[in-house]
Amino acid sequence: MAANVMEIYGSKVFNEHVMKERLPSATYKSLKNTLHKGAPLDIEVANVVASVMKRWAMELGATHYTHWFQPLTGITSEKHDGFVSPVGDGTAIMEFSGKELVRGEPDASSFPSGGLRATCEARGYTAWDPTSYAFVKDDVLCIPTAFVSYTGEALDKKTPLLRSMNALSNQAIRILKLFGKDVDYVSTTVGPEQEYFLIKKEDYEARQDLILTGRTLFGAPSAKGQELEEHYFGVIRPEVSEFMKELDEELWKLGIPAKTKHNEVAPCQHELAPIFDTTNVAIDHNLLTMEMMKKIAPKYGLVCLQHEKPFEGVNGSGKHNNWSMSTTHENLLDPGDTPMENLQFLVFLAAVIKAVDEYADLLRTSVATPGNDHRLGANEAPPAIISIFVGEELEAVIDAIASDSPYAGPVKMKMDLGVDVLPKFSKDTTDRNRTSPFAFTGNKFEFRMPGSAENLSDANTILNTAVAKELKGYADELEGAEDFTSAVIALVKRTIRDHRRVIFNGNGYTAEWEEEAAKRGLPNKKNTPAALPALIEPKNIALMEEFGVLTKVEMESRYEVEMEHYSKIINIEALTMLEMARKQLLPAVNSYMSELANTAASKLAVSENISVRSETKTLTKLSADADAMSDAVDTLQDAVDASKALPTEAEKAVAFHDNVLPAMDALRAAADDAETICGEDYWPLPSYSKMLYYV
Ligand SMILES: NC(=O)CC[C@H](N)C(=O)O
Repeated sequence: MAANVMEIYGSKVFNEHVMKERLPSATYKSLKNTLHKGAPLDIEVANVVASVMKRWAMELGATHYTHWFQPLTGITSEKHDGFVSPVGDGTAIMEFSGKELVRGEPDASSFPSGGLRATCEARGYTAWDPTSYAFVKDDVLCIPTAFVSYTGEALDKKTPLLRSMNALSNQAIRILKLFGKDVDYVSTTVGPEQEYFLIKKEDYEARQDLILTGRTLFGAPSAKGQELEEHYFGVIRPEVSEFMKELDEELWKLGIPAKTKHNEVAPCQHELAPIFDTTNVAIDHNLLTMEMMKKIAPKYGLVCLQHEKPFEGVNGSGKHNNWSMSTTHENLLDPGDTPMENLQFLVFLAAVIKAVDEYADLLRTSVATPGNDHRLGANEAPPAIISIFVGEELEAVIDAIASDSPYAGPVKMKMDLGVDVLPKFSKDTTDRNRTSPFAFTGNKFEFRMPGSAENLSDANTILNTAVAKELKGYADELEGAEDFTSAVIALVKRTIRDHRRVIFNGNGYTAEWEEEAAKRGLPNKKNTPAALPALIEPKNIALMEEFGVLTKVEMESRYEVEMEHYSKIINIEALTMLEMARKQLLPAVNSYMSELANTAASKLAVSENISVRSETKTLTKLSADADAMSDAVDTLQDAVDASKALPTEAEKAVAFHDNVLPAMDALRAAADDAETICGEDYWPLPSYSKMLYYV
């Protein structure tokens, strides 16, 4: 029976409703000040909150608590501590203090830190992020926290994100003030669309590549791919539908506003999209969503694959980041209805355009992962070139502004840009452009580059900080302006003229665009090792330092961590391929060849006149594949060994990309060809058609 949604929604969350109901009113008031105005939390208040929170969590069955955080692995971490505390007479009480709520000291020395730990103290601590509500999961009270070193360096994904949100808020408040609006805080919001695959558990378990790397490293294409386009929005098959129902319910209990679900383009591919939320909360929720998907799928005989490219030849999975900025009652990327609202919108729009153009290289680093390299630029997701889609109408508006010419919009209104009549345009004519990395969709931007497995913190940290930088420049300029309106128009005009190159409404998948983008001077870093050096570009370090989001040392450490991560992933993939080729695939090919040879020999033993043409043909092809596989195994092993021996993380990553990946491709090509020839009973891996269509 379907759950009573209103009853279960948020039932496992220590949200404002629970706080209001259970906390003494003075405590609730000071906690609200912390939540909404960033005021520091008093330890007395924390003690009261902790005690109430513990009681509430115990009522839901919790016996432990954990500081739930996001180290540089990007995934979440938790270490469970019991509330239980023996009192010395053989009995125990359940304890949880304010100190334990606001601060934890995980022995976190084994997380990646990119050399930060060598220079700083070895241990870090976790600090409560009260703006993301605590929740109960698996009988554990989970407290969302940031993770920092004792000397203050960020060791996680959340700390810089929170800093960037404040940076943007501070500058956006200044701009709004100039428009006569007095606001306390401007939040950035995100609605992350999560794509994923569901395949049968038995198929997953039969493939070492899926188990160890999350993607298929071998596999000849299925006779049927996604060309009939019948999966997208198609009828959801029963076990997947049951999975989705349970997932929704579990997410709703955690206060996660899961809203839409549907089949995606590739066979076995699906998507879940929640309603947008404040960025840090939306990201916490997205990580929980990913965890729940993985946990719930096996109950239905399924496994959830969140890799960006589990199957070659069909679409991969993204995590589109629908981003905006808003006050408690106004979305700043909504064009509005009046000329003055239009003008305010244009200022924020201009800031985003300038930010994306000036920091495209940095933004590109946020989506640079070995998995996402398979997706970007593969004509199924945006290219590696960052450009902005604004839609025809908005483009006409900004072109009119930039060229001082009249704007003839759908309402056929003339405008005189010099004075007080401003362009009037509606927001609903924007169409969608799936090929664009950064698309305006009426009242928000959809950053389509992030991959399905990513933690969206990096992307949003960079986006927020870059936009904060441009808003700061604007505020500095406008605060001193004599005539505000004409100063704003001049500023918008200048921005559009200087950054027009980043706007592109056409098809981002074409070769022409790649050429055109090169002419425009837009960066096009096609793979992770090529993209990551932007993290240590002086202009990008300067940006992060200016807003106190990340220091030079923190940026350098992140660069090291990401480069090392890249090599580690490709290394695991290469070793997995070697093992599968040596232990599974070559023996399979040899068995089948032996069967064929025996058949031919037996036939010839009966009579030399019997044809063995078929056996001979097949044997010849298969033998060539086996030789190619065997040679490719040697080449791949050498490439791995040579890459590992290089002295720096950067050199290793480049070598893994330049030398190991092509060797992997060669091994796969030979093996996939053998798969198409080898007898089905001999091939040890479930085929693409079995995994994607026999469902
Ligand atoms: N329908 C879609 O939006 C497909 C998106 C595509 N799967 C991606 O990786 O981004």
